[in-house]
Amino acid sequence: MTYIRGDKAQFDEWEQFGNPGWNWDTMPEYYKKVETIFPPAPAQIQVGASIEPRCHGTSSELHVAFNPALENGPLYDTHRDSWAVMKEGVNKDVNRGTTKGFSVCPQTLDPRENKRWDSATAFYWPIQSRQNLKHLNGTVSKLPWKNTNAVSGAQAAGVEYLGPDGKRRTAKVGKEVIISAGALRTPLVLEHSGIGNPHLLKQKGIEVVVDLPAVGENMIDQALSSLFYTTNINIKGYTLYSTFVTAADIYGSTIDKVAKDTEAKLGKQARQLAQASHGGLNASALERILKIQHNVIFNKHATLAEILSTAQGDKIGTSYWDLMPFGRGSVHMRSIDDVDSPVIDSRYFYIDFDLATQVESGKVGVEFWTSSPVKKIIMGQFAPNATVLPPGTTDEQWKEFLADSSSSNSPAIGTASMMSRELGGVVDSKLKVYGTKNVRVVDASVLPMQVSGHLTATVYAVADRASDIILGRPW
Ligand SMILES: Cc1cc2nc3c(=O)[nH]c(=O)nc-3n(C[C@H](O)[C@H](O)[C@H](O)COP(=O)(O)OP(=O)(O)OC[C@H]3O[C@@H](n4cnc5c(N)ncnc54)[C@H](O)[C@@H]3O)c2cc1C
Repeated sequence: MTYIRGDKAQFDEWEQFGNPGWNWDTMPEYYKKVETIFPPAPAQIQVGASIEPRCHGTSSELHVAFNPALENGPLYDTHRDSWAVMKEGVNKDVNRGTTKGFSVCPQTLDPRENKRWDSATAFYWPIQSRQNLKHLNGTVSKLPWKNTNAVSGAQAAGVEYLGPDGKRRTAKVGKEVIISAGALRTPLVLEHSGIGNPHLLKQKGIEVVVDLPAVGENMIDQALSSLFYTTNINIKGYTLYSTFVTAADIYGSTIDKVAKDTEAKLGKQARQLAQASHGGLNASALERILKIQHNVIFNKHATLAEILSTAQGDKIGTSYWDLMPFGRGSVHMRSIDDVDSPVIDSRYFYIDFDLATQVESGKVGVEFWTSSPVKKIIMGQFAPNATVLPPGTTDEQWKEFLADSSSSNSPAIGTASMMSRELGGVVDSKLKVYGTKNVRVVDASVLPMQVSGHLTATVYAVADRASDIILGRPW
């Protein structure tokens, strides 16, 4: 998987959401602590792979490297030179806290075996035979409660799950339960256990244990769009070139006006999003959050869009996405009998700025493919073809195309956000679910704001930090 962490400014704002000690000063230690970087080989350096060693770990479980089959023709130079024409320079290490610029993406893999390095390979298989580790297969349905004391916090007695044979079983808990079902499933476990928006829980016939309306709300996904061409060269090697651009890069001379207009609408948009959440989100709290996000985008210049080039055979192109949408979606349980099929409302492009950013990012991509020297290798538009997006496509045509063709980029976060309770948080800064005594969440659902990265890097770092918190180590 692509391994990219994000921008310093985004992590620094986590503190403002009510999470002391969660910022860019403290995160790199955890990124490094879980990582072994394999510096690029000389042949890979020739085709753009580069790192700053000080930003990386050298002796841990997660193996990070550049693909051994990196394309070794002139494609990297062609890309670099065209991005240079568009004033985007080379980023020597996309993982150093600023993603802006053009770079070859590192991945979670072991270059010695050219083997994908997933979470099981890195963290589970090496310790699976430990005597104090027991693995049970099944789908968790809910947490039964030992008590539901509102003052001391509800205490989970165990974890109820459906075994592979379809039988319902309960595993007893000794100390605490850690839910890591991901941003699209963790809210379901909480809701089935009676933690969530009372309005929704009562509707589904679930008894309310903790009144926590934001469970399943605050979902921030990214919508992905693509633009592919046929090329006159035959590309055999692996290509994964990323260009991260800021709002100023995207909006050019109109940036000040765009920033002002966007800020002026945040109050109204927060009210609309809150209304759509059936009481899950509070409008004034959300407005505060959106203003923090606005500041990160327009004043702290975190990158706002990623434009990722890939190629194979005679096809070449870019996928692109708005990294930090203002829209907030939701994921909730479907029914009391169904523990595994969430109702998802992504609310892509619910906010006009999000759609405008996607349009402008698409145009940056078109400008790139039609600039020198890269345009020399382009034969024609492949998907969408030139009938759908003709030269001189209007903004309205762009919007129609994107609304019809975009899909999830799959980095959903925020559905059990680590924020103060008044802002709409579900877990506190120690990842403990509000109103409970012994339930934590450790997965992408706790991330309160999108990062200009690919999420697994950050999920691993947050998980390692969670282990320090759980074990009571200083952090
Ligand atoms: C197609 C695709 C491509 C991606 N590419 C990249 C990439 O290149 N780089 C990158 O960094 N990120 C990538 N991502 C995003 C990344 O995979 C996620 O952000 C990340 O996996 C989130 O981690 P998580 O631990 O929160 O959730 P998950 O990885 O989803 O883990 C949750 C786990 O909980 C299990 N589970 C769910 N519900 C239950 C239940 N009720 N009972 C028991 N178990 C349950 C699931 O089976 C799963 O194993 C990609 C995602 C997708 C879908």
